[in-house]
Amino acid sequence: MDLVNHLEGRLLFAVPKKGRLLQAALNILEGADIQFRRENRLDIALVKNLPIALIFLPAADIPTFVGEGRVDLGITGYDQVQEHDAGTRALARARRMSNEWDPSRAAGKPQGCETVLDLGFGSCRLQVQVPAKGSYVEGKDLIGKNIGTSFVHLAREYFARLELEKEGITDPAAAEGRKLRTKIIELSGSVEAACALGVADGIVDLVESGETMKAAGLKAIDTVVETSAILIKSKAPSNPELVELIASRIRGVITAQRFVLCQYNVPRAKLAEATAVTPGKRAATVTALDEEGWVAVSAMVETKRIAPVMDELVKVGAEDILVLDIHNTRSS
Ligand SMILES: Nc1ncnc2c1ncn2[C@@H]1O[C@H](COP(=O)(O)OP(=O)(O)OP(=O)(O)O)[C@@H](O)[C@H]1O
Ligand SMILES: O=P(O)(O)OC[C@H]1O[C@H](OP(=O)(O)OP(=O)(O)O)[C@H](O)[C@@H]1O
Repeated sequence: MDLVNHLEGRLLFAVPKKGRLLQAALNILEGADIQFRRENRLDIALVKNLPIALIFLPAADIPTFVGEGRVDLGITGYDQVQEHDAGTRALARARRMSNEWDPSRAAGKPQGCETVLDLGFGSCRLQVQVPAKGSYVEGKDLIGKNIGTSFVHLAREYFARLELEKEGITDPAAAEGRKLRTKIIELSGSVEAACALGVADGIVDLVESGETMKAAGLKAIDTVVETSAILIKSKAPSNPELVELIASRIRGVITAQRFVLCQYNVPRAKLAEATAVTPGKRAATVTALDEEGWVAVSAMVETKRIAPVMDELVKVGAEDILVLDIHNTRSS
């Protein structure tokens, strides 16, 4: 089937085609009941139960497709959106410098993407890293040096800011035309090897566990961006109601993943103490028990806090404590 000719009337939703965000993104789609079958090697999949087509793209390209309004929704890293936006600013600056016409200012579809919600996975930091045994201790020590990175626009903005600070330049007009002294070297992967191989004095790269950086003999000296996966939408989506429906479903999946349902019985005399431990999202649900003087409580608790919460409940005198996974949820 020629899928490209079946996109008419469908909301286009970009999903990372590989890498760290792929599996978690697919889990979100499944939780939101977005049903599809992706044919081998095809980057487009039609959703069976909704007028949506999924477009599988590199995470780094998704902000471009969504920002230009070619695709309505996307899942990617906040770092990728920031890098794309920094690239757009650089292009606009270059055009201003050469007095060239800037198409993004032309009337028509509004450009750029908007963050709909944080998806709560893919958390890491874009950091400035240097040899652990070297003499660099802060970002400005790298001014004028060679920097290896895949995030060239963010790295340029970071060092441009440091250079302006160092030189005491505050006039925006003087800043605009200034040439960067620091040399930004674009690398597409294995950036951590650049220092050891003499290509760079420092790097700007993502750090999650810190294992890669440690193994490469590097240490972080500054953070450029804290990132996690986000849902983004175009500023002019083709079907805003469907965008809102999908966002609401995904919000429900995320909330369900973040919380568990905690149920327990507690003497009525201890109810206030117990609900102080489990106040719930809005309020705890309290129901009478057949047994005189006891009540049953159920409340949503953040998954990462559940162990200490259970410890506290036992201390308060709660009994029969149960913790249940939440499959899905919908709330405002
Ligand atoms: N440890 C990590 N390293 C890199 N990216 C991470 C990490 N953890 C989460 N991410 C997120 O995943 C996004 C995509 O990174 P990933 O390297 O998996 O993409 P990719 O499409 O396979 O790119 P590449 O081919 O350049 O490696 C990052 O921009 C970031 O938001
Ligand atoms: O802090 P950590 O948990 O060790 O993760 C960070 C590493 O993971 C990423 O590389 P990736 O494995 O995606 O390969 P790449 O270097 O080819 O981009 C990133 O660029 C770091 O090198």
